[in-house]
Amino acid sequence: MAEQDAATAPTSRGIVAAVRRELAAARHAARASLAATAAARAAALAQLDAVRLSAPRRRDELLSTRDTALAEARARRERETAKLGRGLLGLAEAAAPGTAGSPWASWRPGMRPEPQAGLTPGLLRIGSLVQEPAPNVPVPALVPLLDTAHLGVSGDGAAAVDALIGAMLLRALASVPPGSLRISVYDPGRLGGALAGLAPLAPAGLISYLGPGGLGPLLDDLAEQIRRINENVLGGVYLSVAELAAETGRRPEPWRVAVLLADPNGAELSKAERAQLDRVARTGVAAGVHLISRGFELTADTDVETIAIRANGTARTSLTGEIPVRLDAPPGAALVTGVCRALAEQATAGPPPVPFAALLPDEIWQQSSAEALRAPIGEGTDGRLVELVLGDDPPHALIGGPSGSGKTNLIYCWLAALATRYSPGELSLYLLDFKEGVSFARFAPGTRDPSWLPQVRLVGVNVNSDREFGLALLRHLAEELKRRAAAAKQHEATKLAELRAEDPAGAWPRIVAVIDEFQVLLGARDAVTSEAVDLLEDLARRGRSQGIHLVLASQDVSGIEALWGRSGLVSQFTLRIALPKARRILSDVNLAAELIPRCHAVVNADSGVPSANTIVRLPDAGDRATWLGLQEQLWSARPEGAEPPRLFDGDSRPLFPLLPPPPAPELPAAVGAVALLGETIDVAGRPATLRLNRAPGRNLAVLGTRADEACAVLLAAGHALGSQHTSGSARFSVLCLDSDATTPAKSLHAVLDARHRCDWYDADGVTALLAELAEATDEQPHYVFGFAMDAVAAKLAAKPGPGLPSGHELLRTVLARGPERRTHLLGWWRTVARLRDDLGGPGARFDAIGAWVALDVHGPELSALYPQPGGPPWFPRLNRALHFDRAVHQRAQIIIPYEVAP
Ligand SMILES: Nc1ncnc2c1ncn2[C@@H]1O[C@H](COP(=O)(O)OP(=O)(O)OP(=O)(O)O)[C@@H](O)[C@H]1O
Repeated sequence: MAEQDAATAPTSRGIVAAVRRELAAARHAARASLAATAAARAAALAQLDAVRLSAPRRRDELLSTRDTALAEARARRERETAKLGRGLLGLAEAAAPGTAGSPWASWRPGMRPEPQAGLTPGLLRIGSLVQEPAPNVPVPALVPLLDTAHLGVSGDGAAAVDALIGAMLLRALASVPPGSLRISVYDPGRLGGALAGLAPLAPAGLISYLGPGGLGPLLDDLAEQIRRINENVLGGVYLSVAELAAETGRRPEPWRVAVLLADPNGAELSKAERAQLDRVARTGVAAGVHLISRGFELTADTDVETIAIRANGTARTSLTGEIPVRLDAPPGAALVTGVCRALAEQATAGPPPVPFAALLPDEIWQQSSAEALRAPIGEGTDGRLVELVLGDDPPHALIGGPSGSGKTNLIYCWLAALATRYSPGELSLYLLDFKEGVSFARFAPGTRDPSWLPQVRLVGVNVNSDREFGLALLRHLAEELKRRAAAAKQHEATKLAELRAEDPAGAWPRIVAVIDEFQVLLGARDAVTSEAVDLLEDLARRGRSQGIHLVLASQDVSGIEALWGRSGLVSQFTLRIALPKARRILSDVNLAAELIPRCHAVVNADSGVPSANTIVRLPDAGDRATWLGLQEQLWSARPEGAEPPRLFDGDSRPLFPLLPPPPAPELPAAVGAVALLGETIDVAGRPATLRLNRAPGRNLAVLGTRADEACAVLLAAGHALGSQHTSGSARFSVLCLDSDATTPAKSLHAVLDARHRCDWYDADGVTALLAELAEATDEQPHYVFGFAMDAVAAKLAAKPGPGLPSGHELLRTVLARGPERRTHLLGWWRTVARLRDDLGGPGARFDAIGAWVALDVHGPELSALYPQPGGPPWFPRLNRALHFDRAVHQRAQIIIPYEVAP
């Protein structure tokens, strides 16, 4: 090994060199590595320094990013929870709208809650959820009741339970239409004391309290109600009253809530009561019958909600489950009674009526009356408008109601609905009111308002003492009936619709004559009544086919009784409208009018048969401004040339009419001029006339002591005669024989003297004038107006001398002979006896007095001046006179002296 080593071993130098080389290389490498390491270290140090420098900023940045993210997340959470809270609140408000959910703090004792949900009741608030979805977002806790559930309420203290029940009932009452929730409280333990705060509802029939022994009958009654509702109301068509209400928009049955408060010391339920309670619980909700129980187990499957009150003022409800409810503090006693009182008042007053405007059509005068007149007058119990129809059937109407029951209001409603639907070409109205007052005057032009209702042809007000005016209206209608019947015959028409079809160019409006307090017309056993009844009977029977309809209204049963004797007449009035407490308007067995409240009427189009009753709630048509606005609208639309209605006001004197221009002079000469004496009582308001021709007796005696009216008659006659003669064609003389007559006599003299020869005489000149007239031979018309002729009786009686005629004799000559020479005396005597004295005393003949006007002179006193024995039937009354003209009258007629402007 050594030899081998010696042979092959390098030299040591070489080895060393090699080692050195190696070492050098190694050293070199080490140096290089060291340098590299140093460089790396320097770089690392530099990086470290850089990191050290930037670290705090970076950390801040990271922290800030984290904070921002956290803040965003928190804000998002708050937003989401607030949104959720708001959503929950909104849901709660929608589920318990208005008074069903509003906090007690917003309630006031006298408030009249507006039911928010109408026929769909909401849930009822009892408190708020303990767990708020977000801070300060309390969510109300609600429980269902009406149309949804029964309630079982339990708790340690009965008082807390009862307070909660009372609060829920108050909310329920206030959130549905007043009167539509009826409560029965079975409270054997406290005899009604538990819910005594609701007692103000009792007078309105909204709550009743039952004591011991009341449970059985109460449950029986509820069961019977449910049975009846199922059979008669739902009738197999609807599953529940709630469904019926939703589909028809009306709720024919109230909700019934029975509050059953068990008496802890009381007896258990009997078996029958238990069974009945179960039945009601099972079937009640669909019929709107609900139970609220404290202490009775309600065993219906799904319809029972429970509330368990805990001692700490919280409760657990079946609706909120595990989430506890913080109960509201109960409302104060004053609030409960105050609200109940207001609710009872509202319920008694009934629901607000349909507004007057609802009776009016969108566009006026769009209806044809050819077949009938149809017009709504109010709202029925189902909320729809109820129409009155006048046509072939029913043709006529009777309206009845005691004073103040709303007859006038009803007539206004009806007239408004008619007058806006039917144009004047389709409808004519004649309106007569026999009671004192001016109820129809608004339809005619007045001093304050020039408008009138264009369909109205006649308005009669204050007609109470002018029964003759009622008769005049009936006569007028009878004439129209005759005219229509003749036209119908000519066109072979049997009813108005046919006549209108056959004679389209003719004017055949339907006529409605309304006579308010018509019993006054039939109020005496006399010729007026018997003629009126005959005319009414004829009009009622034949008017139906000719479009003439009678509407008779009466506050007094006596008027109806007057008709009742004439069954044929009454049976034509098939449309009956009875206001509250109206008696015998419907029929003897129909007592519906006894039961309806104010502002309601029973409408019956089948002669009062009870099954045809419709109850109507009438709007208020009394607002004058509303009416005026409506009337002005119709008035502005009136046809061109439309005449205003004739207004007859029994309380005012008619004005002397505007006279036509004087006729040709030969006319008065040929047939005699015409004196006007006053206005006749008829529909046209024609003047009463006296033709002064050459016939014997063409003089006038005005009889009676009422100077003003007597002078008015002479003045009217003088004005009319003066205006008919051309200037110079007639002579006038005014005799003023009493100072009472001086003013009117002077005014007549002045008017006549302006156009004609008119001489003035006083007591001193009268005999001379009579002597002249008695001798006169010329034939110029001469009209002598004697004011208070009887005042100079002594003077006329005196004998001027032997062989000479006395003034009386001269007077008799003038009266007897004058007319044929065209001299006419129109004189005023204060009594018939004085006229008789002037004509020759007892046994004197009155032939020379062919016409007379009697004022305060009774009928029998006029017998000598009247063809029928006993004189005319006449009871003097103020501002009315009786006029008789032997030449033209069979009977005396009543006239109203004109108001003659000087
Ligand atoms: N439907 C109603 N709504 C509101 N107020 C009404 C209604 N009906 C009548 N009234 C009011 O009742 C009062 C009496 O009514 P109305 O004058 O119509 O009774 P009436 O029976 O005609 O009485 P009278 O015969 O004494 O005149 C009036 O003040 C009227 O405004």
